[in-house]
Amino acid sequence: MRPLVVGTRKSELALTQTNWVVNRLQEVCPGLDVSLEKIVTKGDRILNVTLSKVGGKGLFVKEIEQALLDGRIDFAVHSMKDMPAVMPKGLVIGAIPVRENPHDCLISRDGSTLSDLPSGAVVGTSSLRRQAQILACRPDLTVEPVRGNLGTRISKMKNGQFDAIILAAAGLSRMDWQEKINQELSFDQMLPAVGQGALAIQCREDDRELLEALQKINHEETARAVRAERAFLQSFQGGCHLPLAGYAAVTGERVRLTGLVAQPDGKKIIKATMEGQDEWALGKQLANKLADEGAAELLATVREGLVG
Ligand SMILES: NCc1[nH]cc(CCC(=O)O)c1CC(=O)O
Repeated sequence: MRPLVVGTRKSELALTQTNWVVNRLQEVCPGLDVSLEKIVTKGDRILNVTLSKVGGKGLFVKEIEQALLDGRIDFAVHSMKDMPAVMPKGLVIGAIPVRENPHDCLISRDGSTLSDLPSGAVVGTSSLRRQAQILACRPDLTVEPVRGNLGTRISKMKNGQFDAIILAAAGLSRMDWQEKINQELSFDQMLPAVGQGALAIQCREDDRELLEALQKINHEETARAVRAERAFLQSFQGGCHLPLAGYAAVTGERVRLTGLVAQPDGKKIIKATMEGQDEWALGKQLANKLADEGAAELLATVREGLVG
């Protein structure tokens, strides 16, 4: 295998994820030479605005995709949940490695769980998906936006700006910060973002040599689950800025997918679970079912709010 260049964002989490993938690749291709090219994305530059207000999909991936298309890098490691549903022409996801913990979790200043936070407590999250589900269980809490990388968010809570924050367990596990978690939220309390906990390794679609190597670190169960979740996401032209969640579990041949679309205030949640064998068809079927129950109109109202 020729020497490779991997593109990565320069946040600690991005670097940790990239190094993890490089190590997996070097296990299956001994002696492989990989150098790191750090890339700053629009999502990294916009720090003080709620991401959902900035709008636009793929804030963390566009510059990296351009570097791939230009041949400046050979592959890139993304958090699957930051990937837009549609891939630019010429690029593919060459592998989806085994998924990390897909749950969301609560980190609180005084060790409280979601049910014992006092009424009026302030929870930091910029995700409409998390906001809606928190308010659905605890309408007496206040949700406020928080931005920045994992370490920054945790410091903001410790400084007293928030009583608690919600983060993906996967990011914390990868950073080896599991001990900071006060409560892992159940899927009933908090259905994760589509692709949460999974990584996407992106490369050029004509890079045969690399695609062959990437196959060796692909995890088929994770890939099937993510395919079902992303089929669901794609139906709503969704992105991580919409109050939409999806999680699939694979058991043998069967895939069980739960999807959710919510009103940001948590007063309306449309949710359903379906099972099937063809993951793409399953994602589409579930999206149709939720659309019949009013999900498309609900999201249209949310989108109008975001533009205005
Ligand atoms: N929204 C940004 C983002 N993208 C991926 C992760 C965590 C890792 C993952 O979900 O795979 C995070 C942080 C978070 O949501 O807490």
